[in-house]
Amino acid sequence: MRVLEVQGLHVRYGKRAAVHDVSLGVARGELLSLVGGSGAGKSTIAHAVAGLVAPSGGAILVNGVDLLAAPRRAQRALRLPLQLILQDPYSSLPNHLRVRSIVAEPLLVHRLGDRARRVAAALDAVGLPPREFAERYPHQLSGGQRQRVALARALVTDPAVLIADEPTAMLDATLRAGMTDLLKRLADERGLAVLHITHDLAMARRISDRIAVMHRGAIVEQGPAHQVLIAPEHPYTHALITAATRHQGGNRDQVRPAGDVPAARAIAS
Ligand SMILES: Nc1ncnc2c1ncn2[C@@H]1O[C@H](COP(=O)(O)OP(=O)(O)OP(=O)(O)O)[C@@H](O)[C@H]1O
Repeated sequence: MRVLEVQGLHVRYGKRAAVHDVSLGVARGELLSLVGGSGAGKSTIAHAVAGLVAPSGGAILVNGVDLLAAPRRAQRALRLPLQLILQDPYSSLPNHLRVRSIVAEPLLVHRLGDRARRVAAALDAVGLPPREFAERYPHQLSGGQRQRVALARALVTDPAVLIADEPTAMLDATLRAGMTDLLKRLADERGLAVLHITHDLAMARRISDRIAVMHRGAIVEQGPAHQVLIAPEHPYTHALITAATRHQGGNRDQVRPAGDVPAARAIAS
């Protein structure tokens, strides 16, 4: 069963439809990348799943339970298996709190105990040794370390689903691969279901099991990463691959899946 299942989701901002009839799902241990250009509606999906915007239609199932059909009061507890990290590690961490208090926040919200142990385990999981980092304030951290603190805060409740909305957008190029590889490792090693939002197809190629391509509020294509990148069916996916290829200096192998380079060459030639 998929831990997160979005069915026929519609979201409007006033009269404007931002997300139209979107269905997607993520299973345990799977990393799905939602890719698309600016304004496609990717963040709106993340925000709807996290309860930050109210959908106008559809269903969001977590472990088979429809969040939108549940009474408002029950929704917070039903969202416990879901955590979200956002793109900006500068605005997402409260500057006046130490790392250990920031990471512990969700435990307070959900009234969960065993805080010191859970905080230390979460910091370890993101590669920030607690002895070195627990007492620091955000201004004593680099951008990459801040994003790891945000990730530790998301992991501290031991969620089943992590939604990562452009988690590397504000990081410099040298730190991006480390962050996305960490997401992949969390999916592989902890069985986390990861919904990874990005406009970077080369990054999606690196870590995704499946890819969903979004354009103008709708998903135009989704499937195994391999299939979507080697044999794209929708013209918009073709256009994204071409644009990413140009960005990579014309090397299609940077965008195509690593395991099937000969097939990619055959198609490209
Ligand atoms: N709070 C809001 N009020 C009104 N319109 C909004 C709001 N948030 C997003 N939109 C609009 O909804 C559409 C989808 O935006 P969204 O941020 O979901 O796209 P995105 O694919 O995440 O883009 P980006 O990669 O630039 O973040 C856009 O046209 C955007 O302008």
